[in-house]
Amino acid sequence: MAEPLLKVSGICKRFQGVEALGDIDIELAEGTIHGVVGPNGAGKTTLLNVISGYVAPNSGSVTLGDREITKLTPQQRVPLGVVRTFQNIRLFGGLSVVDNLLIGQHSRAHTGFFSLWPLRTGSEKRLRAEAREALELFDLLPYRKRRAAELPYGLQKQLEMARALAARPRVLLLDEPAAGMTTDGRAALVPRIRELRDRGMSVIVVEHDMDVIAKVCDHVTVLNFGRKLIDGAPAEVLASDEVRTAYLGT
Ligand SMILES: Nc1ncnc2c1ncn2[C@@H]1O[C@H](COP(=O)(O)OP(=O)(O)OP(=O)(O)O)[C@@H](O)[C@H]1O
Repeated sequence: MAEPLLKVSGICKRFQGVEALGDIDIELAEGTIHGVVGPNGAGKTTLLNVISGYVAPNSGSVTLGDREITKLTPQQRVPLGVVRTFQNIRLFGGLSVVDNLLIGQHSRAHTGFFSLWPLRTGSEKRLRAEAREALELFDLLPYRKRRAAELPYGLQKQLEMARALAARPRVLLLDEPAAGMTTDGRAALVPRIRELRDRGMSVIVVEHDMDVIAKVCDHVTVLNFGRKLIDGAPAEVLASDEVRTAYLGT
């Protein structure tokens, strides 16, 4: 089997005596979508925080390709291709939709934000073209000049994903992309996440909506009380007795 693109090995994280993660191993194969599910407090967001660098683990390692990134800051991980969205949207509300995207690209390109204007060079034009492509994928082109804060919640979530996409990640981490979305928004999410994979991205998605998980994921890991309960193909994992017990207590 090919080496995984991202490898999480033996991660432990405690918060004041609470074991949020205990000895977690996860392997993300290149070009796949890996779901992480589990009841509230299972450790899912902490895992994304460890992979993206917002939380330092007590032990264990995170490796991207052949490079260990465990001790890098989030800002150092973005140019390497590890990009995330947040459970609570983090946009620049006062800036336009398109400017939010250009900031996402800047975080990758390590250029000054305002150096993107005016469009002088080929690379600046390319960034604009990539931003447009991300807006198109998320149906945001008609809103490109609107202030991000004026968009309804569902579109703000789409903008967060478009911004992450514009940073051209190798590994995209999505924290509850369906939360707070309408039924239509959730339905639209499924082909969009697949499209990200089809464009060569590898995705880890934390999500409570099992329908979304079953439809998009190639592989699913279930966490419970900070431990890995089971992992495997979505159909078998979601139908397993362990998962029923963890969720329903039956
Ligand atoms: N910064 C923190 N300080 C203290 N405890 C924390 C902190 N972050 C997480 N925890 C605790 O770690 C455990 C795992 O939390 P985490 O948010 O990772 O779970 P989760 O699976 O993402 O939950 P949810 O589905 O509700 O978002 C919980 O007991 C939580 O209270």
